[in-house]
Amino acid sequence: MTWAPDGGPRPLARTAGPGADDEPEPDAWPGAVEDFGGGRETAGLPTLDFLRLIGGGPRGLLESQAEERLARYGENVLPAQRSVSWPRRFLRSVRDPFTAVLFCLALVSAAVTAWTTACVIMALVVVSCVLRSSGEYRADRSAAALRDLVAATATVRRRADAGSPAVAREVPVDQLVPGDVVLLGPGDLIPADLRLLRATGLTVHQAALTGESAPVAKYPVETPALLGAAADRGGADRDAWPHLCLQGSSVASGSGTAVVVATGERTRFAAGLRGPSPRRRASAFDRSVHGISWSLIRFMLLTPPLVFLADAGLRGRGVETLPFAVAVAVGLTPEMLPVVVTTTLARGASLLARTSEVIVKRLPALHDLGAMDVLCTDKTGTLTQDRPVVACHVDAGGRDDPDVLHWAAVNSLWTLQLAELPMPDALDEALLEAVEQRGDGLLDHYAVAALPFDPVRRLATAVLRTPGGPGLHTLVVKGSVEAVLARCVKRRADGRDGELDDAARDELLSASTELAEQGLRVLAVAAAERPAKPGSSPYAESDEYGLTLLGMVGLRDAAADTAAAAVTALTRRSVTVKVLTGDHPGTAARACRDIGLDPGEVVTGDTVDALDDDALAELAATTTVFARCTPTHKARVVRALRAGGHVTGFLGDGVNDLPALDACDVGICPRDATAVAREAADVVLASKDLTAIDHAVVAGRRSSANIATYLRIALSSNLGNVIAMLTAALLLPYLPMLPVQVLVQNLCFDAAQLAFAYDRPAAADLARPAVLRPRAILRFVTGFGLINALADIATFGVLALSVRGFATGDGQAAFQSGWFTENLLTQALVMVLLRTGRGVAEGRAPGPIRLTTSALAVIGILLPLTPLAPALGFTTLPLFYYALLAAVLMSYGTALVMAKTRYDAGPVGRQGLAGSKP
Ligand SMILES: Nc1ncnc2c1ncn2[C@@H]1O[C@H](COP(=O)(O)OP(=O)(O)OP(=O)(O)O)[C@@H](O)[C@H]1O
Ligand SMILES: [Mg+2]
Repeated sequence: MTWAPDGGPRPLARTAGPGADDEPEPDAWPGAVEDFGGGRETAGLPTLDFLRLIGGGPRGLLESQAEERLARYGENVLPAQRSVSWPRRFLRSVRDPFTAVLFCLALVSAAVTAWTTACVIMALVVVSCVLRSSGEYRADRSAAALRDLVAATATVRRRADAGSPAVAREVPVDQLVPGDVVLLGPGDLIPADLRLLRATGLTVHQAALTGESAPVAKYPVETPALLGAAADRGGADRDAWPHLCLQGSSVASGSGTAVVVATGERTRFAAGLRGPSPRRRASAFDRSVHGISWSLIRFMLLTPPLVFLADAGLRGRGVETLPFAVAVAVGLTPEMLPVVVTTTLARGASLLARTSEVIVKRLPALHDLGAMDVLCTDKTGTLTQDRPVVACHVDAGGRDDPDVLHWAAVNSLWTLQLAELPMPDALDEALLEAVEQRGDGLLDHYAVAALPFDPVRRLATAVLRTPGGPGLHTLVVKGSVEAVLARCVKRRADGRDGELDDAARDELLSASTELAEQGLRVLAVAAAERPAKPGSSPYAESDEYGLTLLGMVGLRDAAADTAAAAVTALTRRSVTVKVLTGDHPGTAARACRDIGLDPGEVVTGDTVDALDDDALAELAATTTVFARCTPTHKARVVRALRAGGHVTGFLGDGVNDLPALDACDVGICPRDATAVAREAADVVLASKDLTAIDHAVVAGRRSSANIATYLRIALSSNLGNVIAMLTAALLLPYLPMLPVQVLVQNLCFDAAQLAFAYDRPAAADLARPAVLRPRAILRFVTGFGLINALADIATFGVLALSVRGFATGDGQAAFQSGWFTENLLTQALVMVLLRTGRGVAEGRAPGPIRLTTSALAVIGILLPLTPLAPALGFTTLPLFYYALLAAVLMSYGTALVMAKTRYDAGPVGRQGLAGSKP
């Protein structure tokens, strides 16, 4: 493959004939997109025929053609990304387990013709589904708006009109059309289904399509036999074909130029999406919130049969108690949990976006941020600015030598040029800039091939025609010192080549360590001259051998301005920061020290390889810096930390961070991260300021604390009520509450508790990782549920004193009214007193909570007095009852405050409202 800087002969310019003029009219072309998925298979066509069919050329579409095609084929959007219609959204919320249980209970009620109960339960179902789906709609809409801020773009080559030259420009991915020519570089998402025209060292991750985690090599195919085989196989295993890159995959290394074959829902990926969606790994959110939900549901399903059996066995009642048993189960259900969770997280996320420019792409990730206790981060581009500047260049003897810089820059120039990277690498740019400043000419060399940088090999190679040496090629290799030295047999010092024995190797390694410890990123440069390979056999990794080490270049990359502040803030919040980098251990350690993080003993990728998962989990817990990590090492360390019980976040910006971003609980990336990193991350930091992570952590903890408050208060009062209900049902000759009353009361509680989405948790709850621990919540619920039940039983005493006919059916309505009033008042009291994590008196409740608690109290007192009362089976009560009730409430309030103070001082309470990690 030859290339000239002026854009001279390129293989495709030669082979791909159809130019601007003979491109068919859009209407005339047979629409390869339709054909691609079904009937005619275009993948088996030779490139030329294919381009003709699709009506494109290597120089790209005209802007006007692109516009027409966009109108004809629609935006390049996956069906899953389209907004969901209202009815579907509603149906989806019906699928929620709590709603499903309520639904079943309604059916049971209907089966025994308890129509009122069934209707009220259905009303509950509808209310919670409407609230939930509207909450989710709002959350989705704002999340989509936020996502647009960081939307992916693709580099396409297009022309203004037939006579203009092709210009590469960024367009939003949804504007791509079939026939567009796109340029690909490391970290790019494959934006549609593509067919390669050119490729240099291109490998892609296609785990999303095939589950295969190792990157796969991709290259254009012209051999008729291979193409014929592709055509014969029809549409099967298209992802295995080397000349097709399919949407859903991403570039791991190398670069390429490709034509769009199919967009939007016609892509192979979209076809796959129509099946069941791939399951995401269980995150911290799934483990805690879902865990709690499911244990509650089991409990709820047990309740009706138990109540029914107890009633039948002890009181001899029959099937008429079934609606009551059902109502009790409904009373126990925190059916607003999904609504509270959605509202809390959505509010937290939108606030975070407004105040700190942090974009939460997946709502549960906000909870996971709050729960995170370890944050792993890469170094370059995250903790450092990724604006390297050349600081020194030495030969293999340690002497200053500008030649080393020169060869490093020649390598950079040609790997960048030949690979046509849409985004040049910062290290390469720094080398080119340094050479430019010296006024050194680089274009007297002529390259024939390049193997671009690959984070696993840690090498980049350019192959040049040796000047004045016909038939000779010069390989120029640069990369990490270890990787380059391993391929060298000689070294050049003072302009003379010498042997590279073990002693010299050790010397060079320690020289590189010395540079690294000064905080420099170190590149080794080597070269070899050898007979040119014939054009038919391309250069490959196996040609990187027998090199002569020319020397090393040191580059300084300053720490990011806010990195130190961010590390300090996270440490104060009990989040441990660990660094996982592909760089030299010395450079990594120094970078850590520069931002105030003690690196301790640095562990390298080789050590990671030697350990099994358990040993790695142990080591990872105590290690701060892992250096010389490949992408796989990073992911293994993250998985080991998670296996060790840590909720682990990962902050990274590059292709080499992708597996780790996929493996962690919550993936974070800076805004200028590569497209894949942005796609894989759950959270995007839109501002340069790394301390925004701290704000995000606080927002996450605030949401978790509010969810915990809701759970604790809702569950403890529900439990208290159920205990009291069962006690009364067994003692009294009538039902202590009519099913409809239980449900009305439940509706009032639900509405009031929604206000917890707007709560302000105590400062202490924000100081530690907030993991919702089912056991801590259960202990709280049992303790405070019992106190609540005691208050109810005391109320029964009060009612016995003040209601005539208490022990017979005559007192039924008065008993039920009295208890209803007490229940709503105690609920209001609990909401005020048990709200904050620390100290009952701490902080005034925010507006919504004050409003709903007052409303509860007013309804509790007034409802039995309104015209609605007879319909609900209520009646008026003697004043004497209210006087006694006041005394009960006073004692209950005092008991709550005392119990709360004791609880807060106890071992469980000290761990905070949400309960920090054990
Ligand atoms: N463009 C390049 N050409 C040749 N070698 C490179 C190039 N970029 C990086 N290297 C070498 O490869 C090593 C690993 O780089 P890699 O990009 O995997 O990690 P990193 O960017 O240093 O660290 P991090 O993982 O923290 O982002 C570097 O230390 C350097 O020696
Ligand atoms: Mg990086």
